[in-house]
Amino acid sequence: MDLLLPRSPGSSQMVSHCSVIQMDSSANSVNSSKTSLPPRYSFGWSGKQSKSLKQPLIKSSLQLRTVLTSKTRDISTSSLSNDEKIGVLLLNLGGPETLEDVQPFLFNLFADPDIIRLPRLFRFLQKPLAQFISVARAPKSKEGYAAIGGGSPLRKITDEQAEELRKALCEKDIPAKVYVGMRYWHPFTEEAIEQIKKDGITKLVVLPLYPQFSISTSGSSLRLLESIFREDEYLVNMQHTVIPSWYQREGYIKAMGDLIENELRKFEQPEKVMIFFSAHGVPLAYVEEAGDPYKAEMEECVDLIMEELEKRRLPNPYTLAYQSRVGPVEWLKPYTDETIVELGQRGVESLLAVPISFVSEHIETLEEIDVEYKELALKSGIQKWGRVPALGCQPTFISDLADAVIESLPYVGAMAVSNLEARQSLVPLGSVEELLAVYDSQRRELPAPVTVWEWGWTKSAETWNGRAAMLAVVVLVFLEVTTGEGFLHQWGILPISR
Ligand SMILES: C=CC1=C(C)c2cc3[nH]c(cc4nc(cc5[nH]c(cc1n2)c(C)c5CCC(=O)O)C(CCC(=O)O)=C4C)c(C)c3C=C
Ligand SMILES: [Fe+2]
Repeated sequence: MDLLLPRSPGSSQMVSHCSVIQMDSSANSVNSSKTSLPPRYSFGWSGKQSKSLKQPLIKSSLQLRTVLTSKTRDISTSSLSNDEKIGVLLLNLGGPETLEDVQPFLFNLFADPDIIRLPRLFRFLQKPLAQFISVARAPKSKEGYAAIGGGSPLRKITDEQAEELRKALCEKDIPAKVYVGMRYWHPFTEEAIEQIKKDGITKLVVLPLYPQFSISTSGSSLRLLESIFREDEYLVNMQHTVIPSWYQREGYIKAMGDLIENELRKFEQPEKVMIFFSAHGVPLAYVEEAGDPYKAEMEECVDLIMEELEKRRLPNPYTLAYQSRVGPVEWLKPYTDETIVELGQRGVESLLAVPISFVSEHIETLEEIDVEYKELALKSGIQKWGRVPALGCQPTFISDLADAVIESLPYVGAMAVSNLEARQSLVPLGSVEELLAVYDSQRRELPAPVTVWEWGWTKSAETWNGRAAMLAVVVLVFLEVTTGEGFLHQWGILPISR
């Protein structure tokens, strides 16, 4: 994809079922020159800065917000003409709709190199390994999905969010079509893109439905989108912009504050409740070696929510932990299960769990938190347990997403990085290609966890033994998959082909 420059402006009128918008080209102050990415953006990338460095930047962004919202509204409408059609593409993970979908869904997930990161030399083993892990994990995952009604609610909730977002945009005089593109299940991103092309969308805002950026979520979806864009003539010429993360937006923080306050009020003594933020984990190496900004963004997000609660005179104690780890490597700590046990031992009596990485109910809220962690908490001595619902279609949240889209419109097709407003915008912006370019330039290949060999029962020995074992498993699985014979077939793990 090339850098897409703004179209030459012209005064025009756009008619839709929502409203009629008058457009004044003179308001277009977008500077299209390409320099570097906005500081907010590269700042978020490093994932290694201290909190004290980050706070002032966020605060200044928040202060700027009112000015920006009114100004960007003028700019957004000014760059549209009557043949412009705005689309918003919501990116999400996707989930199996039936129990039969579970294994193929898991295959898609584990076949993603942003989820299972093999050294370059072993990339050809990605699919056999994904087949092996998905088959091995499917029974456990199926149990979870069976417990929440036989499938993931993600598609239904995301469709509802898309419809509410469309309505909110409409009410704010921005007629737009809103599409859902899932990474690992239907409707796949490719399906959404086909529809976008059929509908003749000319300006696209890409909005991952993850508040915080991670290589494994928004990063993976954007990488896929980039490859789709690169190969398609229509898409190469379609102007677009990306909102890579939006956890710092005032509306989102307020919406989270509302949900938490509501649940706190249900306790007999709300002031004594420990607020327990439970974020989805990622392997530690993503953050420490590959520069995933996820942990830094998560910590800032929690700080902002707590500031909001303090403003409401709810200065409760709080903690942040990471859940849902998969596989043998170390993930972000502290782990949710261990923290719950520790809090019980420390005499905490009331706990309010807040899922924080995701804006819909899903298997990890409905099963892992509501069933497994609740049971663990009660066993560990915690007497009162509550859980904040996921945002879903909460009106303040949806309205804020609509504002994020509107604020991003002036930058569709124009990075505007030298523009002061864009630099300090609450919504860090860029095109898919540019965002990934920065991401890749700062991301190093994951190094081997241990580089120097040590003799004895050491970490390096464990690592290399583990790798040798993994390689052996991969080779065996590869032979099984290609020949259709072997121990996995004999044990019934892989179906025998007839
Ligand atoms: C193995 C690596 C995984 C990483 C890294 C990871 C990151 C990550 N995931 C979410 C959000 C969700 N993940 C969901 C399901 C899910 N995720 C993994 C693995 C990794 N996730 C697996 C194996 C599964 C399947 C379920 C299971 O077997 O446990 C879902 C649920 C979708 C649903 O159907 O309801 C969500 C949501 C985030 C936010 C994240 C990193 C920040
Ligand atoms: Fe996950």
